[in-house]
Amino acid sequence: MNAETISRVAVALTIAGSDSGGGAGIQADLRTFAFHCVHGTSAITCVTAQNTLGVTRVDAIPPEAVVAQIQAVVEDIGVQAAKTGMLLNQEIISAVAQQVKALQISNLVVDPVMVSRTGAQLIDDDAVKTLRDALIPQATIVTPNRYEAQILSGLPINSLDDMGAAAQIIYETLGAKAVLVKGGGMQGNLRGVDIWFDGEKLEVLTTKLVETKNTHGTGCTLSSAIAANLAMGKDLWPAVQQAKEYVTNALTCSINIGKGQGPVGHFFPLLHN
Ligand SMILES: Nc1ncnc2c1ncn2[C@@H]1O[C@H](COP(=O)(O)OP(=O)(O)OP(=O)(O)O)[C@@H](O)[C@H]1O
Ligand SMILES: Cc1ncc(CO)c(N)n1
Repeated sequence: MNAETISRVAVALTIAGSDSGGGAGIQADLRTFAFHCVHGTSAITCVTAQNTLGVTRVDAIPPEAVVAQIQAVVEDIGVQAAKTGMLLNQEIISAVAQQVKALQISNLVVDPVMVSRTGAQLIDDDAVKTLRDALIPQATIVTPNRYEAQILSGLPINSLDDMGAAAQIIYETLGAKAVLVKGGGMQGNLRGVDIWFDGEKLEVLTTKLVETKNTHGTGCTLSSAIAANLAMGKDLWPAVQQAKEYVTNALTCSINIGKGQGPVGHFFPLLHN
């Protein structure tokens, strides 16, 4: 039997941290790419010892090693979209921002991972400044959660109006082409409601609230699904709407493992076909 090869496949790159528990980070990103039939490539920025209860240790990868991974992928394989996740420190963020510019990576989704939904700080303080000044301005879309949007906008966020105001401030001050403020960390009927702003349209993006404690990796899954859709050539707004559907489906088949917050599942096409 002749082997069949596939040469016309979309390629996406994730620049992010490893989650040993497999729910977030690189592991979630590559899984999301695969379920979109997009070939996933990676540049690992840090290694976390992590499970459903939290992070117990983080080791940084040297910035030069992060750069080498990005160059190896882009210069040979080429990517149609990329996403950034946990970048950990100022040196790594600065190196990544330089590579994005030098290699002219377009379709860049920046998930500005700084604070987890449980409120735990995931990157150093001085890294936030470099994220704002060097990386977010190059983003096609930036996807902060409630706490990250508070840091980036300087506004306390307690209502839908606050989310909208923060999205506008982030758009106007930081220069990303679009902003999606995610509502997984909001209370009551705002939980799971996101706000989009692209300089023209302020839209409420909502599907349905999924009652589950297993929400680990929602943010990584959403930003990777956006990147996968962009890699396949979709326009930004449909890419975001379809990614929101994807993450909602993933929440509906989340995985009850570990003693804490389990991960979202990606098996719904297999479970529901
Ligand atoms: N219980 C839920 N029901 C429906 N949608 C949800 C729920 N929790 C989170 N979401 C959605 O998941 C996406 C990710 O948002 P969230 O605020 O959880 O990001 P995050 O804090 O970056 O995630 P992570 O836990 O990976 O750090 C958003 O579209 C959000 O609305
Ligand atoms: C490695 C990694 N990236 C991102 C997040 C945010 O969910 C996490 N918990 N761990």
